[in-house]
Amino acid sequence: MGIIHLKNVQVEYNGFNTIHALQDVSLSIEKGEWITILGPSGSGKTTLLNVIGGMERSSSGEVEVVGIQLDKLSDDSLQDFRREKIGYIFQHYRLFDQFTVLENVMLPQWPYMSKKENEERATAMLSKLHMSHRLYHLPGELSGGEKQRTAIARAMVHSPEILLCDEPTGNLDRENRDNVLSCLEGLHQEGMTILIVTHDEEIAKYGDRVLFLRDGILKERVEA
Ligand SMILES: Nc1ncnc2c1ncn2[C@@H]1O[C@H](COP(=O)(O)OP(=O)(O)OP(=O)(O)O)[C@@H](O)[C@H]1O
Repeated sequence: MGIIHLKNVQVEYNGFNTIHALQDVSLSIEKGEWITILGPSGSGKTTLLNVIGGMERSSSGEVEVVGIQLDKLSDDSLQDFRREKIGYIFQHYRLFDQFTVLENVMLPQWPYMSKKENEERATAMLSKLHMSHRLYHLPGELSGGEKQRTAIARAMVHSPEILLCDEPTGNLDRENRDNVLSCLEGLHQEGMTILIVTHDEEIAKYGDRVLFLRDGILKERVEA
């Protein structure tokens, strides 16, 4: 059984019309794999990441991540799962503008780690991502690539089991994009399991396996 295992997962949003954001999605990902899921806007990419990361519950089907059946967890346990096991990076970085790079990376672990350990880990992770020269800068003073590397450091500082990336290079020019992808490659070589969702076909060149999402349906290839 893989580190991520989905069986017949459905997500429906019931509003004026029922939207089937994920339809009968089954997926197995091994520990240490880098999977890229390509899909156009509205195809269900964020929904899929949110279900795997415990940010959202499926309407039906089985979701098992790092051996934990997420459908069976209480809200509190789901929150603990998310905090301990998952690293998540967003397209728009979501950094706090009033805090330095180092503080941004330390913030999520503030209540759960001693200040000393938190600072040591954050500094080490930022150094690994070639951000040592920017520890005391504010996000407004960074390039897009540096912002995303800060966000990666924040997602990795608690040593998650899986790194989930939602359009991680969406706002970046080629140079910054290659730079962020090579940071992800470094983490992958160390054994990190990485799942990227994107509409950017260039990213499919990286990683071990590409899957395609269309209208909430996951496929191994797309018909021409
Ligand atoms: N909370 C919600 N309530 C109702 N509908 C939703 C909700 N979240 C997402 N949807 C709908 O579900 C579908 C899938 O959305 P999702 O955000 O997963 O797509 P996406 O592929 O990530 O899109 P994008 O690339 O534009 O971010 C869309 O039709 C969207 O409008």
